[in-house]
Amino acid sequence: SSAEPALKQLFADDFKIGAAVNPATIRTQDSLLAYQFNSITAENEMKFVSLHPEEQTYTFEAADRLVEFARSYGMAMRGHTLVWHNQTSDWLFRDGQGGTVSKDVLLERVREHIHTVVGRYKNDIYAWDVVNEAIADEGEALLRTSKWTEIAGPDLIAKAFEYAHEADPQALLFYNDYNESNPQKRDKIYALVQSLLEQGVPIHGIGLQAHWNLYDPSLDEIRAAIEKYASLGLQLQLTELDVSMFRFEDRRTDLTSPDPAMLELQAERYEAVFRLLLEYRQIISGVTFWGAADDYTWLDDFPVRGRKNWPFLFDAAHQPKLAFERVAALV
Ligand SMILES: Oc1ccccc1CN[C@@H]1C=C[C@@H](O)[C@H](O)[C@H]1O
Repeated sequence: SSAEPALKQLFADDFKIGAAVNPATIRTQDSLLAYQFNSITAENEMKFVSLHPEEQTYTFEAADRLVEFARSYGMAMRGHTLVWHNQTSDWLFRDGQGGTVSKDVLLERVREHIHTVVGRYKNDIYAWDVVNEAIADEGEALLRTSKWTEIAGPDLIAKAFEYAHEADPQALLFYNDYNESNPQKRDKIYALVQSLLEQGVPIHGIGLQAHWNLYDPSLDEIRAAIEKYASLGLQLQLTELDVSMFRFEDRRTDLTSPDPAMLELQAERYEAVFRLLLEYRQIISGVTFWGAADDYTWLDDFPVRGRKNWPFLFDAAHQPKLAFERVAALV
């Protein structure tokens, strides 16, 4: 509604305020998106499998609709994502004889994908999540094992950034990951990005997905992660912010609406997080939520399918929650 201030105005001197959208939510959330946000990210429509289902087939219609939505409102747009172990087409890793493709062929295919996609949107998309979630969560290994790394090895990551830079020298290129404030994973992400910088790879930022909850990560862990990544001299963005009402391990399914204590805790959490983000406003260039309002969140199906969640600043009727009031009062 036009009563309360808009996030994009409150933080106009600090960082872009974004939301992940899809073809349904640009309809159902249209006026909230237009009023509150100045950046969008396609929730699924620019992932490899969505754009490039067969080697000779690109399907751009849905992505184009989201690009048009951003353009119509003068919003910036982030590209998500070029290289990821999830939601990637199976054909990419297959040779013609039912076996596994060679490293050289895989690199040529991914180069062609990146040039086609980044080239198509070079006037619409200012930043890309070039590589998403390549770091291993557990154990000593730096990189998670995936078809990508099995076939092409670790230098696939540097290649992906080089291909994206060839395709659009103006685009800001990000490495993006989750659990980014966990100390062990933080240090691995740092090591990967440091090595890319040492190789002269064109990388401009680190995306902290920021899939957080009422309880963790702690503010100290978030601050330590921002400090550590900032020491590399790159810009940072929160790329998929939501504050789940449940810890990751909590699989309860008994709630049909958030209880008042949860909403108060969430308001305190968002206030503390945004106070911290404002402290690092020189380094943080964008804060994107992975959705916009509680009527739709990917958390309604993750980690528990069909379990409602209420992770945003706006409720299911797109009205500001207590958390919004606390954040708005910071500036
Ligand atoms: O928080 C997680 C826990 C385990 C795996 C992945 C993630 C986050 N993974 C994100 C979530 C939703 C997808 O739409 C995004 O593309 C992906 O980057």
